[in-house]
Amino acid sequence: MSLADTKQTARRAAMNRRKAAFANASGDQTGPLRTVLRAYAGRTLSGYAPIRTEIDPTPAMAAHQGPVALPVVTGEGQPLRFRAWHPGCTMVTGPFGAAVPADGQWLVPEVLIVPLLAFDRQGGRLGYGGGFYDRTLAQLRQGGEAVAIGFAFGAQEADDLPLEPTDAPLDLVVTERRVLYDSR
Ligand SMILES: Nc1nc2c(c(=O)[nH]1)N(C=O)[C@@H](CNc1ccc(C(=O)N[C@@H](CCC(=O)O)C(=O)O)cc1)CN2
Ligand SMILES: Nc1ncnc2c1ncn2[C@@H]1O[C@H](COP(=O)(O)OP(=O)(O)OP(=O)(O)O)[C@@H](O)[C@H]1O
Repeated sequence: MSLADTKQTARRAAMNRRKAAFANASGDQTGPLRTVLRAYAGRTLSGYAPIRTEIDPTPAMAAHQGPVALPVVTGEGQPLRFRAWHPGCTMVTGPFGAAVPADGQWLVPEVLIVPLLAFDRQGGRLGYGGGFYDRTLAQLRQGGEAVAIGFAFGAQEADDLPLEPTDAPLDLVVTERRVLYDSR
């Protein structure tokens, strides 16, 4: 099997585990994430508007002391851009179905809450296959520091993730229960 096929198989398995975890979850899942983010008060934070069965980071975004932004896809093969967000701001549906702010300032995040399908305890991450976060983290890290916090249900852990050199590593992995990986 090619690496691309192996990744697809891993994505499908992770999607099913995430779906089950989502169905069993209720209420605010961001306790440990908020604890981590307190160290970054004043820094520009990127979150995400959850789609399908992604764990919801919104309460942590709303609690953040400092600018918050959401990712915007500007084109295939392009890094993400980030638009200022605040609770209740006007949103539109972006490409791939995630909500994005209708207007507002473009920001460069210093800390990112990164959505994912599967993670490992070494900071490995499997996304949807667009390479958006890989490109974005590579670009941000070229320009300085960017802290990538993978946020997921514990059930999304995998211990044999198919990874390639362009897969940008996570600096931390945080679940609904605890910090599972921290390279800082
Ligand atoms: N909430 C959220 N917002 C996000 C992302 C994300 O993963 N989650 N993105 C992260 O990049 C960007 C949007 N990119 C996306 C790229 C593909 C798909 C997607 O749904 N892909 C299909 C095909 C996947 C496959 O066949 O492997 C799918 O999952 O059905 C979703 C978002 C920016 N915003
Ligand atoms: N820094 C980069 N520069 C150019 N191409 C890249 C870069 N990172 C990833 N890619 C390409 O993007 C494509 C998708 O990558 P991959 O399968 O790793 O996506 P993913 O990590 O699952 O998705 P995402 O990051 O959007 O959640 C691959 O063809 C990969 O080579």
